[in-house]
Parts: sequence; C-alpha cells; structure tokens
Amino acid sequence: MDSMALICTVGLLFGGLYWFICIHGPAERKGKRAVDLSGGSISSDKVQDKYQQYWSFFRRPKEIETAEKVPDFVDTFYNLVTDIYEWGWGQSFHFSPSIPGKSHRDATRIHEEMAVDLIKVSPGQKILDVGCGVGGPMRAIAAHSRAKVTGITINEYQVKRAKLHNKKAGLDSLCEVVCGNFLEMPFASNTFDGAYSIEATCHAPKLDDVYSEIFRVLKPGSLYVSYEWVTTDKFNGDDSEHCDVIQGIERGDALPGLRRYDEISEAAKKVGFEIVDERDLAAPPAKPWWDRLKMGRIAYWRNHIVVTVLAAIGVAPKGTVDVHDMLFKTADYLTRGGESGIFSPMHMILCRKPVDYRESSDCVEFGYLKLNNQNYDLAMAADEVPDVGGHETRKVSISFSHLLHQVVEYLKLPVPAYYLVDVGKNAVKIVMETDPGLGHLVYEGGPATTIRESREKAAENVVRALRMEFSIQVEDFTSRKIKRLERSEFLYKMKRIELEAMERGTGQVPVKWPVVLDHKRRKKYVCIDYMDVLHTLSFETKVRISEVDTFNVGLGKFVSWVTIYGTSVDTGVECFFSAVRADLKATKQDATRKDVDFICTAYNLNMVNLNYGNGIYAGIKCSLARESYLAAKERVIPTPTLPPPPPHKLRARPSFSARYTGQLSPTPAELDSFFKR
Ligand SMILES: C=C(CC[C@@H](C)[C@H]1CC[C@H]2C3=CC[C@H]4[C@H](C)[C@@H](O)CC[C@]4(C)[C@H]3CC[C@]12C)C(C)C
Ligand SMILES: C[S@@+](CC[C@H](N)C(=O)[O-])C[C@H]1O[C@@H](n2cnc3c(N)ncnc32)[C@H](O)[C@@H]1O
Repeated sequence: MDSMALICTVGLLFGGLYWFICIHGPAERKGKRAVDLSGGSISSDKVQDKYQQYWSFFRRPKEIETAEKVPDFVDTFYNLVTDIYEWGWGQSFHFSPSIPGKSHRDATRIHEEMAVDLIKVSPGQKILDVGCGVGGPMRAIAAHSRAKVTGITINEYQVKRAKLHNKKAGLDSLCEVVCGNFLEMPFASNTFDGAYSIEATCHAPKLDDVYSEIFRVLKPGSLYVSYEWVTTDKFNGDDSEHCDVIQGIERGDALPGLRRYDEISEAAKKVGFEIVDERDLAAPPAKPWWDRLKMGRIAYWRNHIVVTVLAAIGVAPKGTVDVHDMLFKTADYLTRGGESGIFSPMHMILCRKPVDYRESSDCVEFGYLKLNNQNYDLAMAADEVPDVGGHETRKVSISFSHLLHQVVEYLKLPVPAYYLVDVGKNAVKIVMETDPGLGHLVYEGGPATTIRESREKAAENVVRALRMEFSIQVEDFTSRKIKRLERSEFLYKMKRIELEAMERGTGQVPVKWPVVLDHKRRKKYVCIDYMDVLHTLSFETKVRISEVDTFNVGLGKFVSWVTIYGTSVDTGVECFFSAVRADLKATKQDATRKDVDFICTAYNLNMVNLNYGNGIYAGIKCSLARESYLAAKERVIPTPTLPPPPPHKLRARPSFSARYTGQLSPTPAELDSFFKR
C-alpha cells in the first residue's frame, strides 16, 4: 500500500511538473514553451559567454558609444532574450497602455493598429516595419490594413521566428522579413508608401542615422510613425534615484543611451521630415502601460524556478538563468520608470517626407557616410547655403565689370581701358596691362544687342584670364555649395575605396584627406562686393535698398544693416543685420550678403556665371563619384530581391573603419570658407 502511495505521489509530482513546465507556462498564449528556450543563433554552450560579453559593453561604455559596435551588441542581446520574451510576453515585443475591460492581447493589437491607421495606407501598398522583432505587430498590421509589410531586424534568429509565425498565421503573402541593419537598409530610395517603428529605434546610437535611412526609403509625401523610448520632462539628471532607474533600463534593454523626449522631433526635422503630430501615448488619461509588468511578478518567480530547473538538468542553456535574472531586474526598473513618470516607451511622433522632396540633381543628399568610425554629413552646411536653384528660377548675372575692378584692385594692376570699337555692332574691347612694360592684352566682348552686354562679355573674359594667370578664386554665394560638392565627392570616393577593400578582403584602408598642394595653398581669394550684387538685384526686381548703416558697438566692434523696401513678402520692408565684428568692411559685406540671399529666395532668382561653370563641374564630378560608390555598394552589399531571403546577414560591418584607429586629418584648408579681399 505504502509503495502504491509513493508511486502515485511521484507520478503526480512528475505530471504536475510536466504540466507546469511544458503546458501551462506563463499567462499569455505564446509560440514558445519553456523546454524550447534557446540562445537564439548562439549555440547552447556559448550562451553564458555571450551574456558576459553583453555586460562587458557596459563596463566599457566607450564601446557602446562607438556606433559601429551597437548593432552587434543589440544582436547579441536579442539572441539572448528573444525566446524568453516570446515565452513570457508574446510575439509583440513592446508595451501598450492598459485598456479597462480589454485583455493585454487586445490592448497590444489596438496599439499596433493605431500605428498603421496614423500612416494612412491603403490595401496593397508597401510599408516598412523598422525593427520588426518576431513580427507580432507586423501580422496585426497586415491583417488590419491589408498593406504589404516588409520588416527588418538585425537579428537572424528573429527573422527565422517571424517567418515561421507569418506562415502559421497564413499571412506570408502580405508579410516579408529581411535581416539587416536599419542604419544601412538594403532598400532602394523612395520604395515605401509608409513606415512605422515600434520601440525599436531606441537601439540606434544616433537617431538621425536611422531617421535619415527611413526618410530615404520613403516615397515623397508618405508618412512615418514611431513609438520612441524617452525620458520625460519629469526626469531630473541631478536626482540619483532617477539616474539609477534610467541606467537600469538602459542596461537591461540594450540601449546605447535613452534620449530626452525633445530630441525626437529635433532628429526628425534634421533629416528633412515635417512633423505632423507628436505626443506621449503614456500620458494620462492613458492607463498605465506597466500594469502588466507589475502583475506578472509572481509568474516571473515561477518562471525563474522553471528556468533554473531546466538549466540544471541541461534542457535550457546555462546562461539562461542569468539572462532571466537580468530581465527580472529590468522589469522592476521599467515599472519604477513608469510609476515615477520619468520614462515613457511610447512617445509617438508622426512625420511626413515632404511631397515636393526631390533628390538634388547635384548629388548632395541627406544622410551620412561612415569613414573611420566617424559619420560625415553629406548635407553639411546645407542650411547655410541658400538654395536658389529651382525649376523656375530667373537667372541674374552679376556685373563682371564690377568684379573686374575688384580683381584689378586686389592685384594692384593698372585700371583697364575700355574701347567701343564697332559702334554699329555694339562691340566692346578691354585693354589690360597685366605686366607693365610688357605690352597690352586685348579682350573682346564681340557684337551684342547692347553695349552693356558686350562690355560684360569682355569683362568676363578678362576676369577669367586674370583668374588663370594669378590663380584667383572668386568667392561668392555659390562657393560654399561648390565646396560641399567637392567634399561629398571625396566622401563618396573614400567610401567606394572602403567597399572595394572589403570586396578584396584586404585589410586597413587609411583615409587620407587630399593633400593641399602648395600652389593651391597660395591661391588668392577675391570676395565679390555684395553691394554691387545688391544693386544689380535692385535693378532686376525694382526693390529699393537703403545705404549700409553701421553702428560702433564699442571695443572696436561694429554691426551693419541694410533695409530693403517693396519686397514681394507681406511686410514690404526687410532689414538684415550683420554679425558683430571687428572688421568694418566684413560687417558691411555680411549684412549686404544677407539681403542678397533674401532677395534671391523671395524672387526666385539664380545668380549665375560667377564661378564660370565651376558649380556644374563640381556637380558632375560628385555625381560620378556617387555613381561609382553606388555601383560598388550594389556589388559588395547586393540588394536582396524579395523573396528569396538575402544570402547573408547585412549589418554594420566591422569594416576597416572599426580596425583603423588613426586620427583623421582635418578638412583641408581649401575646403574651409575663406574670404579675403
Ligand atoms: C522594447 C523593448 C522590450 C520591451 C518589453 C517587451 C520587454 C522589456 C522587459 C521584458 C521582460 C521583463 C521580465 C521578464 C520576466 C522576468 C520573464 O519571466 C518573462 C519575460 C519578461 C516578462 C520580459 C518580457 C519582455 C519585456 C517586458 C526593449 C528591449 C527596447
Ligand atoms: C524591442 S524590439 C521591438 C520589435 C517589434 N517592433 C515589436 O514591437 O514587436 C526591437 C527590435 O529592433 C531591432 N533592431 C535593433 N537595432 C537594430 C538595427 N540596427 N537594425 C535592425 N533592427 C534593429 C531588434 O532586432 C528588434 O527586433
């Protein structure tokens, strides 16, 4: 009898344990059972080591700051946690506000459907899920909108899981999953009709980087919504408890650093998005998103026992206990962050890629190229450069006769003589004495409709000759654009070299900024007189301009201003001030230049001819460099055709830039703005 009771008790115990571990599991329905817990793509025996490696990132925070390393660190994290998330949370790896009377599953779905409703897509349109996890949101969104969703995740194991779930749900015709880095997406520009990211872009070291990629792949006019992890305005950096909570969240969730709520729209605007809406979906009247975390505490204890037993008997990888323990603690930090209101995982931003956005024909675009661990902004100084080149701009030529006088004055040459040689044909000649005693050079303007026109042509010829002869660079408002183009051209070239080195499998490629040759260093710069340009513009547009007024602000510094009357803007009067400077001439030029920029923009005028096609030339060279870079990129990192899946994982490569630790030489002096008269 006694042995019978013992057998029954042991049988019951094992049956209970089997039910507890394999069948019951935690609260939510999931695609994972405890006995299936793994280390993602990491082999079982390496899980413990990888967990240690994950923590070593925080011991060397510089590593996380190195943007290149972040995707690897995030990938390791998701190998470690994906199964536990699925087992203990479900297929959607994010939070949502609780909704009274609704289950967590329903609240999650509603939160996901809201994202796709916000981006207003129609059935059949192509949308992008940035950081898709195992695809919980993607499936809900595809089913709700009937749009075609492409998800991207850095983690190969998640791709496998997501594909399996898509198939099981019968949604694989609408849902596609790609393994890749959202900082360098394998999609062509202007591909998607909409995009969303749910609690994923918080893993990007720099938000601008991922936003600019999303901007690039979106079609103009389409919308992007993101649920961002942020610290709120309640967060106080001087409060040690606040800092403790935020650090706990960062470490337990593989974040390179939480952003402040106001940094989100800043990044979106910086890459070119228009902000349509922005609000914190966690703010009242929304109900707490952390309720579920808090209520699950007892289940987490039970899970901990299960994981410990499974690891002890060798069913789950050894490190799983540590990972689970880390998540247990993270749940507590997250709850504290929610309860204190210092943290939100659902700061929503809705943005639009401008309808009229067109890729600039001169090849400069938004985005960055990475060289030697550093991001180089292709649109550097974009806001400084007045973009007066549009489809319907009117071309205005500045007076070359004025410019000629400036160059002559700068070179201390004798004043040129003008001859009207053929009155009938309005043909003008200019005689220059460039080297006293060695004779004269004569430049012709040729026959023209007016004398002025021919004189201008002749002056243009003289200026060109003097520029060649004396190596003179004319600085005008196209100069900065040219420098930007030259710089972009160089960045594209270097990036191509880097890709080709990767292709060959050769090692380090030192990035060398072009050597500034001595004769170039000696190049003389003549800055055009903006007052002359302003007069020309005033003549062209009929606006009246005041004299340049100057005020001595003391300590040998001045400020100047010029007023424009009768502009095409509402106010009718505009006044532009210079910066405060010690150089009187420079303040006058500064104020005048601002007026010139304003009139060009207001009247859609395009100042031409100053740099004699240098701009066009720089544009062509830059486009060629960009094309050869893109061709190399296509070869080295082929764009996957969907389906079948990409042949290998695309991720931030430990390229030469990671290996090459040398210091970058500064931007060559010739590319810096340099005005001299
Ligand atoms: C957006 C991100 C993930 C957000 C959440 C999905 C996860 C954050 C913390 C995770 C969890 C904490 C406790 C775990 C518990 C100890 C275990 O027994 C079962 C799983 C947890 C509940 C787990 C589930 C997922 C989270 C809630 C980040 C990474 C940007
Ligand atoms: C918290 S999960 C959210 C997943 C999904 N949005 C959801 O709500 O279920 C974050 C996701 O971002 C992905 N991710 C993080 N950094 C990435 C990167 N650099 N490139 C691509 N995906 C990345 C992760 O792999 C993961 O799938």
